[in-house]
Amino acid sequence: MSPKPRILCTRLLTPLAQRRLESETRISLVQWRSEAPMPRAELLSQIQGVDGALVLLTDKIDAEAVDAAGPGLKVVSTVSVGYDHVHTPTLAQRNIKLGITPDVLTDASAELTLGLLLATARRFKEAMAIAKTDNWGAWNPFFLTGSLIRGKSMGIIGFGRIGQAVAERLRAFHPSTLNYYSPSQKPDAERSLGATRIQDLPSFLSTTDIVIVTCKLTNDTRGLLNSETMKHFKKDSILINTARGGIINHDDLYSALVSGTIGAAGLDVTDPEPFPAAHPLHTLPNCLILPHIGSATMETREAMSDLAVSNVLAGVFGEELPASVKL
Ligand SMILES: O=CC(=O)O
Repeated sequence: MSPKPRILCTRLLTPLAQRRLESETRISLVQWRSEAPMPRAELLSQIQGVDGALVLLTDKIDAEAVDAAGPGLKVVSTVSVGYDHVHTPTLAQRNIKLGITPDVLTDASAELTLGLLLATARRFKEAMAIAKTDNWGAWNPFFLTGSLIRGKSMGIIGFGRIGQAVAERLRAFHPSTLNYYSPSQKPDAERSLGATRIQDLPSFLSTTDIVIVTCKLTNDTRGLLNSETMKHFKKDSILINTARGGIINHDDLYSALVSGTIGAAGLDVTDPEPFPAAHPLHTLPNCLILPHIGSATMETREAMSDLAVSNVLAGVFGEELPASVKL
C-alpha cells in the first residue's frame, strides 16, 4: 500500500475547515497549530517531503521553499486570491499546481472597499479622534466637512472580479463617470456596468476624482503609483487601495498627501505589512490605514479556508483543482 500523501498546513484554519482537514483520513497532516505565522525556519524544515502545502499570504513560497519540499510537491494551495507571495515561475517549471480562493471573498472585499471609501471621504479618522476629546464643540457648518461621493468621476485600477464588484456598488452613488484602467478590455462588464476603459494612466488619473486600486501586484503594477504618476492626480482626489501595498510608493504618497497633490487616502493594504507604527503616514489626518481586513468576515474566511482545503486535496490526489491559477 502506498503511503498517504503528506500535507503541510502552515496555520490553524477557521473551525469548520480545520475540522474538515483534521478528519480527512486519506492524508497525513503536518500543521503549525497557531494563529501566528509559521516561522520561516520551521516552514523550511516541515515542508520537506510533503505532497501538498496549504499556506497563507504571509508564507513566502519561493525557490528555496520549493527546493526544501523536494520532488514530491504537487500542489501549493493558498488561502488568498492574491498570490504575489508565491514564485510562480518556479512552480511552473516544476509542474506544481497553484490553488487560490477567488469568488468567495469578492463581496467581503468590495464591501470593505466601499466602507473605506466612505470613511476616507467623510473623514472618520479625524472625527473619531475628536469625538473622544473635549474639543468636540458646538455644531458648526464648517466642522469636519468631507467630500460627497455622488456625482464624482470614479476610476478603478484593475477590473477583475473585485474591481467589477466595487463598480457595481459604486453605481448606487450615481458617479458622473465610471472608468477603469486594466491591461485587458472587458466588453461585458463595460456594458453591464456602464464603464469605460482608459488605458493611458496620466489620462485616467487626471480625469478621476476617486481612484480605487483593486489590481494584482505584478512586475507591471509594483510601484505604479509613485511621485511621477501621482502628479497626474486631480486636486482633492481620493485614493483607495484594497489590493496590495506594493502598488503604491508610500513615501511618495506621504509627500503627495502633505502637499495636497492627493486629497486623502484610505489604505487597507500597505508595504510592508504589518505597517510600522512609526511610519509618517500614520500622522496624517487625511490618511486612514486599516490592517489588511478586506476579506475579514467569518463567513468569508471559512469559505476561503474550505476552498483552500479542497484545492490541496485535489492536488495531492491528482485531480483538477476547483480554483487554480494557469501557470
Ligand atoms: O488579500 C487577500 C487575498 O489576496 O485574499
